[in-house]
Amino acid sequence: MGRKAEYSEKSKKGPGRKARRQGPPSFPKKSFAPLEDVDKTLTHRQKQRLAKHLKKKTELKERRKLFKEKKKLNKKQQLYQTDSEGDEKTTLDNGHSMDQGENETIDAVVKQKPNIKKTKRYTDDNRDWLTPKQKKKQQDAKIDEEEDDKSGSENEESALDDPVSHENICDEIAVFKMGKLDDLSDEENCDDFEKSDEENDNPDDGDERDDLLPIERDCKKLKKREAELVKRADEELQMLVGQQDVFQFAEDSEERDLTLQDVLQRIKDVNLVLSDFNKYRQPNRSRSEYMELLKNDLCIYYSYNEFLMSKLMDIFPLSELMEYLEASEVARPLTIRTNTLKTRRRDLAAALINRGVNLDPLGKWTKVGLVIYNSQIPLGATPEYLAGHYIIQGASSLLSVMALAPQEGERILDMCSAPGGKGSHIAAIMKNTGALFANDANKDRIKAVVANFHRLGVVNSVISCEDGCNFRQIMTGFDRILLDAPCTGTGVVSKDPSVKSTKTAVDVQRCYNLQRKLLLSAIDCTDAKSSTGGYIVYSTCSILPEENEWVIDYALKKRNVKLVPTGSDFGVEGFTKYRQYRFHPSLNLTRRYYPHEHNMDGFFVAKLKKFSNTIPVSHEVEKEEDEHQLDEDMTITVSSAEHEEELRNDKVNEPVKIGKRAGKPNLSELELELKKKKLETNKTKYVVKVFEKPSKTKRPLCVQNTDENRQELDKSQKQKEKSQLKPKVSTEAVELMPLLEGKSIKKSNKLKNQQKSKNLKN
Ligand SMILES: C[S@@+](CC[C@H](N)C(=O)[O-])C[C@H]1O[C@@H](n2cnc3c(N)ncnc32)[C@H](O)[C@@H]1O
Repeated sequence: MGRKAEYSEKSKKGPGRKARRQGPPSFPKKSFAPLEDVDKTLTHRQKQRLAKHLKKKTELKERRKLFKEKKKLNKKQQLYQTDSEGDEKTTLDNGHSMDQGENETIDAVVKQKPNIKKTKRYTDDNRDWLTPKQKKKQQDAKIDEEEDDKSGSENEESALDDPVSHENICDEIAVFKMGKLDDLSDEENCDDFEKSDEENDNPDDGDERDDLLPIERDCKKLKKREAELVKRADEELQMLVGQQDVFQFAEDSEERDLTLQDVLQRIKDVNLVLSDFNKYRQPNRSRSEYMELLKNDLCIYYSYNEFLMSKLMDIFPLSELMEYLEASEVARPLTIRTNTLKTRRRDLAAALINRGVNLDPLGKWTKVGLVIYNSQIPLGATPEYLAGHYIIQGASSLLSVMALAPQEGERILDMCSAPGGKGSHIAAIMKNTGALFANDANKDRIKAVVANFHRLGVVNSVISCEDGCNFRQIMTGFDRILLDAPCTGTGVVSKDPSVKSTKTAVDVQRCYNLQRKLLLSAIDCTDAKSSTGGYIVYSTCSILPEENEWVIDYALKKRNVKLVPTGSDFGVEGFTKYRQYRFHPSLNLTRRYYPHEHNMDGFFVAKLKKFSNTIPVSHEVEKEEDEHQLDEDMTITVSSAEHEEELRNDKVNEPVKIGKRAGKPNLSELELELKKKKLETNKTKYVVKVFEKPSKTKRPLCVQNTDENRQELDKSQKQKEKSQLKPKVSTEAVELMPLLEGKSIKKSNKLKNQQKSKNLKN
């Protein structure tokens, strides 16, 4: 179609006007012309300086030449030494061979340079010449000293003039200034190590060494030196420890005048003893005595109560425990989360930097976190904060939402939502689509959820204030559920130091019960058939296994769920073994985060996948019992004083009972007595009962594993078994029993009421 253009014949165009070569510039005035052709009229002083400069230049050249020649000569001498002595070429006076040419150069050097001493060759008279370099150096130094004494200040001047000696001085200065770097190439200093290198090195290493670059060789040398130094330091430490007095238990009188410094020293000492117990122990003292002492000291020094400290000692090995305790004394870095519903992290960072905030991205694992190093303005009052561009949130808080991995358009429940940090993160990932149900049982705290959601622009949420344990009766069929459970907060002691001294076994037990109930409820609310989800994420800011692995292990037994990876590529695996207990092996898929390892609050995350909506049949009967049990456990955590008060009120005021409680009979004194007794027994029972054995273990739980305790518990167990075989209950108690036991109460109420009405009639 059409004509074809023929480009090949096109003639080449010549250079354009601008590309043509131009001639040299012509200067209209003489003053602009280059100075080359102009006769320089130098002043007398300038001429003198020029002459001096030229003279120096030539001198320097000559000296350099001389130095090079000398170097060459030295090299050849070294080569010559390694060669066989029988090689005869030109023999010098001292019997060593050398080329004629070289001889001449030596002579030339010697003639030209009177300062350089004529090198003595090896004879039997001067065999010290071959002594190790160190000795040689010392000898040289001696000779130098003597010569220095003789020549005094004259030599100093000549040394400065002499390029060789000048360079030597420069070298020495360099050695002084940069000890470490120069050590690398300072062969004399390396002698010892080189020797050991040679001894240790395989013969094959020779080839490898040849292949290495000088810097690599130096690096290798340095590493070996370091290893050697560490070894020596260890040996020295061992020696010192050996010489030092081994720690002895203090007398009572000494105990009273202890300062905090003494306590710290004792902690260190006891740690040392425990690190090699057989070596450093006092023969009459057992390990448990040392452990007890250490626990008490740690409690004093770090202000923990004994209960929590013994829990921590169960979780961490000693060296790690010290790191954990130290890290927990320091506040974690302040972190914020970008609200991607309103801005991007880059823009937020730029805006905050403009306001004088010093920040950085939190880590590679998050795209929304920023860590704040320092800020000239309060971060809770910046225009960006008020506009909802970010929320102040701990780094660990991001982990549970990331594990949940919410999807757009899903139906998600945040069961314990207040104050809404994680909930708003979920909404942001969902991009305000689908439906987010944010629930919390605490009326006051729920206000914070409302406020935060408003500020952050969350619009896909329904906020409710219900007990999470009953949520399955309100709504089910969620694609995903986050259960950030209420806990003792043992992972956030740096934020709330009161945790260290206030948390007790009762608190742990209360949390454990609630957590189990909430988790079962969360599982029941999840739809196993969800096309996108069917996941439950359980998290706490506690590091106690009772609130974490124990709870998950319980859920694995009670519902059709399995553990799946959380998706986090860091964090420590959850426990599958803890003291004498064994958990489901898949608990290694859960993740623990520690302040001393991850520089964030102590945290636990587990992700469960629900694979069936049915509740296991074998567990159906147990379920009711179980929940009844959990309810009972919950009640006994109320203090006995409160109960006594309650009982008294029951008796005196006899309040009108409504709802479930209506129709409950009034209690006689005997009944009260019995109830009290039951409460008492329950009080001791909970410890054993609640932390039920996760697997086939016979030891009682949550009781100090001492011999005394074991014996006592064995006894009580035997008694229990006996009493089960032959129940010894008084007749009154038999009568009253139905009153105090669950379902039969109704029947007994009827009987009682009938009796009452009879009495009234009479
Ligand atoms: C660890 S906080 C949750 C923090 C929240 N997920 C966040 O990131 O902002 C635990 C919450 O559980 C709530 N809670 C306690 N018992 C509850 C229950 N039975 N049902 C629902 N929420 C409960 C507490 O009020 C508390 O706000």
